[in-house]
Amino acid sequence: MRRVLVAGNWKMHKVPSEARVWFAELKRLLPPLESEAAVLPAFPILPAAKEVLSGTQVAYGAQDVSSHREGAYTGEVSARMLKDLGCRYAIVGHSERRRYHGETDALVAEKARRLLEEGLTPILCVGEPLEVRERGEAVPYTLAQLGGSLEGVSPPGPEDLVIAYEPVWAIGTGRNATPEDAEAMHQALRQALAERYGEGFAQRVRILYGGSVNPQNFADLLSMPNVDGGLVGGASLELPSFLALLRLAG
Ligand SMILES: O=C[C@H](O)COP(=O)(O)O
Repeated sequence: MRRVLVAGNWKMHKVPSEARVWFAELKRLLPPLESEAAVLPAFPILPAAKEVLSGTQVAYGAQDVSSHREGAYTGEVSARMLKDLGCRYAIVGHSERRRYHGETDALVAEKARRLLEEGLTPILCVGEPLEVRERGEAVPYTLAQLGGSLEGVSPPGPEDLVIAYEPVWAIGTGRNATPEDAEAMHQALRQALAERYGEGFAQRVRILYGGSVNPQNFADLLSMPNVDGGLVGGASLELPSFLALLRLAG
């Protein structure tokens, strides 16, 4: 019912020439997939993604987008530019953007709206820092973040939005959430989505888990009924581990 998505967030790794070789190798080695694969490289790599991955089973997208549509906004990249480059997805609200660039829920919602206006699918990230989990407040904290980040966001259908639960303490640490903790959070997120968009929508929207996903832990995470794939950082950079994740996703 919900097609598993394995999305590789490359963050600020690889240069365009390295990425071009990687994409060509991926194309050569890609097994037939029932799940969906996507790569999310840095902006300067997107033209290479378009050139090599267009027409393949592998979607691609960006890690961020401007909240502005067009104009005198030095350094910004618009949703329309991403659309022109053939992107299907863009991440919004990654914890690294929230933390290092002061992005608020309101700004994240604005960015999600810009993407939807251009027919792109936001991969909207939420998740709690360690001290919040230790206080036992992970669920209300993350649900509040979800609510604020979806303010005024009206996806036409459930395929037009992806949520990623990424506990901050699990990102790049080698310490992933247990499948049970991830499942409990995903259930709570789906319930909140049902309240906002209706039960039918919530049952079809994909909720990814992110945070130290690797080929050793992915199958257990995926076995949870409400975990619909992974937003993968480190383990998406090397082709063998990305391919291993795709094989586990089926
Ligand atoms: O967007 C991806 C996440 O931040 C996870 O990164 P990681 O797999 O390196 O922990």
